[in-house]
Amino acid sequence: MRLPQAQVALLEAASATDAKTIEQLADETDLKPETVTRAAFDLRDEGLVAVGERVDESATLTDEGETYREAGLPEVRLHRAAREAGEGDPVPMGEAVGAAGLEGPEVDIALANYARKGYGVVDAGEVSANGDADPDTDPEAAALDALAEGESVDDADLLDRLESRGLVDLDERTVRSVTLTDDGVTALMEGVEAAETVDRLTPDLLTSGDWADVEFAEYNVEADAPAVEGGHEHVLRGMSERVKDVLVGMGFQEMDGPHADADFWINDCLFMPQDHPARTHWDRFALDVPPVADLPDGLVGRVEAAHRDGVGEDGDGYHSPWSEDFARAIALRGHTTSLSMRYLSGYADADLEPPQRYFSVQKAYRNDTLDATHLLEFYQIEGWVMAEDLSVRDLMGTFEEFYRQFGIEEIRFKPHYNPYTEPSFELFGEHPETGEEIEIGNSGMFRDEVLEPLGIECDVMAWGLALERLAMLTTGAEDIRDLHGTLADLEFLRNAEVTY
Ligand SMILES: N[C@@H](Cc1ccccc1)C(=O)O
Repeated sequence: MRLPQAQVALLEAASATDAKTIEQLADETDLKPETVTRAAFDLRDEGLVAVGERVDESATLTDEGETYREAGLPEVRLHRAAREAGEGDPVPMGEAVGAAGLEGPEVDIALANYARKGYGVVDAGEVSANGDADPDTDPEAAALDALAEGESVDDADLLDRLESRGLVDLDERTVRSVTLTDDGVTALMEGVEAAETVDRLTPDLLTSGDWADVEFAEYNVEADAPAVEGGHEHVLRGMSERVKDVLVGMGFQEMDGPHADADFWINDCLFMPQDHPARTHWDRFALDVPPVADLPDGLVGRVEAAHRDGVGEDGDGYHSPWSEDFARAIALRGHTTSLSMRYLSGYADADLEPPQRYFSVQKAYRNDTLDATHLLEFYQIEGWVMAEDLSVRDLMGTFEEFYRQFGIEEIRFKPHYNPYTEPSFELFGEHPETGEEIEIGNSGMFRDEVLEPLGIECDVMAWGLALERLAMLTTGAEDIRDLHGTLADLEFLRNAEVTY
């Protein structure tokens, strides 16, 4: 019998009595595991080998599991402490927690598992310990010990519980093994020869005419192959493209402009007083570069006048210092509303006549503290509509229409304050996993102190929405740091999809 080389090697390495795993056979034949798998399936189809499959579960301790293995599970420590301190009587919670040496989240963990394991009850601020319970035989603790020693734990429920407590990681792997069938043994005894097989048709084979004589390898689409993690569009990029499509569909044009910009565009045009806390180094990333030289002259004067004296007949300014040098200093923009100012002033584009709709989806930079909902760099979905007689209803309706395109039907509005809009409100959406209301944007109608210096006589409604927060609502991500930055969750990014 003539067979492809890999199949011959596998037949010769396999045994009729002793099931060998793909890994073992790969070792013995010096072939790649995926080549052995493919050969095994081909031989199985010929009836020469049998392929057995089992699913191996491996369990390894997480860091938290390791910590509790050494220090004791929190509930076990609480039981021991309550038993020793109370000698049969309930003990005040603080005392038991202190004696058990529980800290921070360990206290909640101890309480969450205490009654479940029959260690006693926690009632009215007191902990009582059940004298019959024996924490020394705690099955979860015993399982942690066994796993750490490299022993296996067979109780699937127990393993699931430890996994849901975050104390072990469970992993499943299909292990295949190969044995020779009677036909396989017969074939070997009669003799098998290696035939050269070809797995792709080349120009050489065609021109030489050899293609007519060679044996072609068959494809087996079921054979195991290593997973290939190819390049992939980032979920935020997908989200941002989708947002742009939606806004273009709603009749908006896109704005563009510098990430590092003069404070004039970032703050002064927005009637942000120069002594506003957001303008100090606490919130702002100042850049040590020469100031901006080319600000539009007339506009600078009108903005300064608005800050000093306000606008209109009963206008009132801030009566605080205003300096042109301060306005010319360059920083990373803390919001992309700087682009709106450039466009509304006609500086970035031609003088605009109403109605107009503009948007951008670009980065903003803030000296915030990193946490589950804050990044130092994030994407803002900026936008504005310029038209006669706009009202807050128009603004709310625009958001409802926008978010509906992402399956978000329920948004809430909360009154808010911005120095540049009146009225202003923040937007909230419900997180699909945690049910928490999270802030997703800020908006309002630009006030006269902003519009008049820009030479705009009609209404302008505007907003800044957070792209990452929108992504949290649509993907269910619970921590913004999973999405981008050094702590990004690669597994999540490989699998997350932009849905709409
Ligand atoms: N600049 C605001 C968003 C906003 C833009 C325009 C008008 C009102 C609010 C922010 O970053 O939160």
